[in-house]
Amino acid sequence: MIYQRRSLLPVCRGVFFSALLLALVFFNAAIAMGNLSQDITPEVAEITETEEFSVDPSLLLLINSIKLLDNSKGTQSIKYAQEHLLQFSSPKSPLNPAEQYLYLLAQALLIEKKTQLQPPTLNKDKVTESIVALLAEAKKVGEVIDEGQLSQPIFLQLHEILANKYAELGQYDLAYQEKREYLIKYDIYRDNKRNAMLSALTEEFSINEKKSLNDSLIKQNQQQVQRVDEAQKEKKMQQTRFILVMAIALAFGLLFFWQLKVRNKLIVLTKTDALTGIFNRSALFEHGHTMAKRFSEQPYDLSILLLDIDYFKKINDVYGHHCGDQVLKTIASLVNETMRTRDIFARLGGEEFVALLPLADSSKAKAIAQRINEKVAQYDFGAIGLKEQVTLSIGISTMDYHNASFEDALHSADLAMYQAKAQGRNCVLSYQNISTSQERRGI
Ligand SMILES: Nc1nc2c(ncn2[C@@H]2O[C@H](COP(=O)(O)OP(=O)(O)OP(=O)(O)O)[C@@H](O)[C@H]2O)c(=O)[nH]1
Repeated sequence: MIYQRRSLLPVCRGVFFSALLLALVFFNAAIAMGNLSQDITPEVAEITETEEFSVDPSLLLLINSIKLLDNSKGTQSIKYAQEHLLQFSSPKSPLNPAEQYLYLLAQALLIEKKTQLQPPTLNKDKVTESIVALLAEAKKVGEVIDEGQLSQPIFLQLHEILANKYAELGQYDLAYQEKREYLIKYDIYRDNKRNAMLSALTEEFSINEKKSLNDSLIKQNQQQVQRVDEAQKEKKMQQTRFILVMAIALAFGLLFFWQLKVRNKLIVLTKTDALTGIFNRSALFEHGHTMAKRFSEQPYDLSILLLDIDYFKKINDVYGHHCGDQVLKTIASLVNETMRTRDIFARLGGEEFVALLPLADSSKAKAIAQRINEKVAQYDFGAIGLKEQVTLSIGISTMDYHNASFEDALHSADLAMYQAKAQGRNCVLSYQNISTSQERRGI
């Protein structure tokens, strides 16, 4: 068995190398036909054109030189490239690895292009070898260059040229390696490019998304501002309406109160004696009837005074009606001062006054009447030009079951007043103190 395995080993090795050789032959044939270079070159050229380099000026000059050589169709562009490259033959400062790499690549391309224009009659392989030497040196320099930079098409073409040159020299395994290296690096470049494009697209998408979000936010904001404006306008209108309604309500309220005031004033006027300002006859009878009714419902002390000015006609005659009016006013005021808040004091007519005294029995009423009499009798009317004293005759009546109507009670007070006049005036007389035979007149 061991013998058999040992005998199979050289056979397998032979098959493997044969297969490798076959592959190399096919690969070489493909390179020779220019199929692979045709497939890849346009793509590389395209990428090279769109590539953006953030490089220093000398590196850019080298790149331009290489591009000039890559695209050269005549001697002119080769001449330009050559002139550019002359600047790097004796540089002021030492070249960095990337510059060295491109400089060597450009030198190789220059020889290549020159050879293409003027093919050498002898030693073609020597020229190819010199190109290979330059590119091999560049490749060595490239060992310290970043992989990402080396995978850029402008750097990458070194492998392709080198593969072609090795193939021209019949070194197919080296050509194959270069081509492989080229493809591996090109894959890296393509992946990097794709990732960069992808991230650019993602960024653009996110920018667009943010823009549209921003637009919609601006729109929302505008709508909100509009809504706030409308709400403020509506609020202002509501305020205006409210103010208007309030103003109208206030006007109506004022009108209502004014009318009420006028009405009350009118009511007061209809109940007031125009000359003296105290209750008039109508108000007197109204209050009298109310008090009498209350008395009939639940009897209580209620007295009536009837006051008459003595010899008033004489005052009018001697001092005139104006003076008479002043006397009437003064007496009304003097008597009103002595009234309690619950009492009613009114002018019955002419020079006659009536006082309704609730919660005053006959003796209390008499005391009030005498106080009034004394007050008026002692008053000095000199201020209104009257030299004589003015006196009153007062009749008193107190309500009882026989004398239950206001008219009856007033009549009784009138009878008593008349008797007071008869007894010489300036005195107070109660109805109880006069005999019925003395009654003579009705009201
Ligand atoms: N100035 C004035 N006089 C009035 C008013 N009302 C009535 N008189 C007068 O009062 C007088 C009343 O006179 P009489 O009824 O005779 O009574 P008297 O002169 O007071 O006599 P005795 O009552 O008997 O003391 C009349 O001359 C009326 O013209 C008034 O409002 N103003």
